[in-house]
Amino acid sequence: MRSEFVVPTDLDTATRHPRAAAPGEPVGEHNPVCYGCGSRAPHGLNLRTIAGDGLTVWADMAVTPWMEGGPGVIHGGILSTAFDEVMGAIPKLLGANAVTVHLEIDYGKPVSVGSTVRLHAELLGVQRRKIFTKAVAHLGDPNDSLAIAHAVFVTIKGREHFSDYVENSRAADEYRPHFTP
Ligand SMILES: CCCCCCCCCC(=O)SCCNC(=O)CCNC(=O)[C@H](O)C(C)(C)COP(=O)(O)OP(=O)(O)OC[C@H]1O[C@@H](n2cnc3c(N)ncnc32)[C@H](O)[C@@H]1OP(=O)(O)O
Repeated sequence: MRSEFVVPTDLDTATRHPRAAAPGEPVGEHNPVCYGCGSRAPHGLNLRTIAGDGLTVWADMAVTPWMEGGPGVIHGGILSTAFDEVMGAIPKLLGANAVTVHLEIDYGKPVSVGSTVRLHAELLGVQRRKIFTKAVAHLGDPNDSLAIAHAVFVTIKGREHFSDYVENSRAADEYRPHFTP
């Protein structure tokens, strides 16, 4: 499948954080009301991302009728959200808080409503605060991809980054004590 994303040739390697989820364990939601991974997001994707070997993660997503874009196939924006979420678990394996600054998707084949898509993401490398990731969506054979994604995440200080917004969260009551100086 074709992708024109240019991966820098001078990326550094990184190591798994000692307290990161072990292979086979869920990486865990970063926010209980997150649209992508939150267990308390009734209209969300409720993705459960699992740590893989090395610096990889994966998640399965059942493509349900409400995800439809073209007749009988998934909306590209939903797939893009799922990619963002799954690749967003990679910084957690590094023990970092990070947000997406760049997300690029190459769609190779339509994805049928009723199918279950596996999203598999890996670390490509790091460069200062930037974390480069790649992910593939497939139906069981990673070499037969439906879509490929690349994303760049940048590490942040969580409290500083979200302090102006946390009162807008549906979970503001739970966050407030952690944001009070
Ligand atoms: C607590 C964990 C929470 C996890 C949430 C995960 C949720 C799922 C993922 C998401 O959807 S996150 C939501 C969407 N993303 C955002 O809202 C991020 C909005 N962007 C920002 O707030 C700022 O750009 C950010 C704080 C991330 C960075 O601004 P800074 O002023 O701190 O850093 P700077 O602009 O100097 O950029 C740092 C590096 O990133 C690079 N960079 C910035 N934007 C880029 C871009 N668009 N593409 C590639 N590189 C980029 C920038 O060139 C630089 O590289 P170098 O080290 O090489 O100089």
